[in-house]
Amino acid sequence: MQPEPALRVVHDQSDSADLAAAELHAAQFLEALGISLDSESLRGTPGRMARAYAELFSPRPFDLTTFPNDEGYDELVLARGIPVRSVCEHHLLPFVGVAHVGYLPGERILGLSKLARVVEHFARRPQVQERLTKQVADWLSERVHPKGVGVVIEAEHTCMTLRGVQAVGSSTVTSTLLGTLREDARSRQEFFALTGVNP
Ligand SMILES: Nc1nc2c(ncn2[C@@H]2O[C@H](COP(=O)(O)OP(=O)(O)OP(=O)(O)O)[C@@H](O)[C@H]2O)c(=O)[nH]1
Ligand SMILES: [Zn+2]
Repeated sequence: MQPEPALRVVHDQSDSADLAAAELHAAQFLEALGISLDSESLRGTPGRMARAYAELFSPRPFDLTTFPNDEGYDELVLARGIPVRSVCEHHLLPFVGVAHVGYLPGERILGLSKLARVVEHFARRPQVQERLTKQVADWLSERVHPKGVGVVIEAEHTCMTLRGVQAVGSSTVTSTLLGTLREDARSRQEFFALTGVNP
C-alpha cells in the first residue's frame, strides 16, 4: 500500500470569520442582557468574546505523519488522557475532559502526537460529545487504515454543571470502537482495561 501523503488540514473557520460583525453583535447581546459596557474593563469585552470564540472554532493545521510498520507491531497503541476542550453546540458553553485514543496498526503507524492533534482538530468547533468521539474514530480509520480504532471521551459539560440542572461533579462518557476492537471481545476488553474505563 502506498504511504498516505502527509495531510495538511486546512479547514479554518477563522478565515471566514467576520470579527467586526461578531464584536458588534456581542455588544448588542450583552446590552440586551442588561450588562453595561460603560467601564474600562468591559469596553473591550465584545471584541474579546469575538476573538475568543473565533479561536475556539479554529482548528490548527497539522500534518498527518505516518511511518511504515516495519516491525509488524500488532498490539494496541493507546494515547491516554489527551485533553479535550470543546464547546457544546446547544449553549456554546465549554465541555472539558480527556480522550483515550487507541488503534491496532496495519501497514502504517501514526506519529503519536497526531492522536492528540486529531482530537483537537474536531474539538475546535461547536460540537456534541457523541459526534466528536465518532469523528475522531472515523477519521483515523479512513486515513491510517488500522486494523481497529477505539476512542473514549470523558468530559464535564458546563452547560450541565454551572447552569440548568447544575449536576456538579457529573461527567459524560462516550466511546466508538471500529474494526477488530469492536468485533473481537478480547481486544475490546484490553482496550477498555488500558483506558481504565469500565463500560
Ligand atoms: N447528546 C448531547 N447532548 C448535549 C451535549 N451537550 C449539551 N447537550 C444537551 O443539549 C440539551 C439541550 O436541551 P434543551 O432542552 O433544548 O436546552 P435547555 O432548556 O437549556 O436544557 P437544560 O440544560 O436541561 O436546562 C441539554 O439536555 C444539554 O444537556 C452533548 O455533547 N451531547
Ligand atoms: Zn450545552
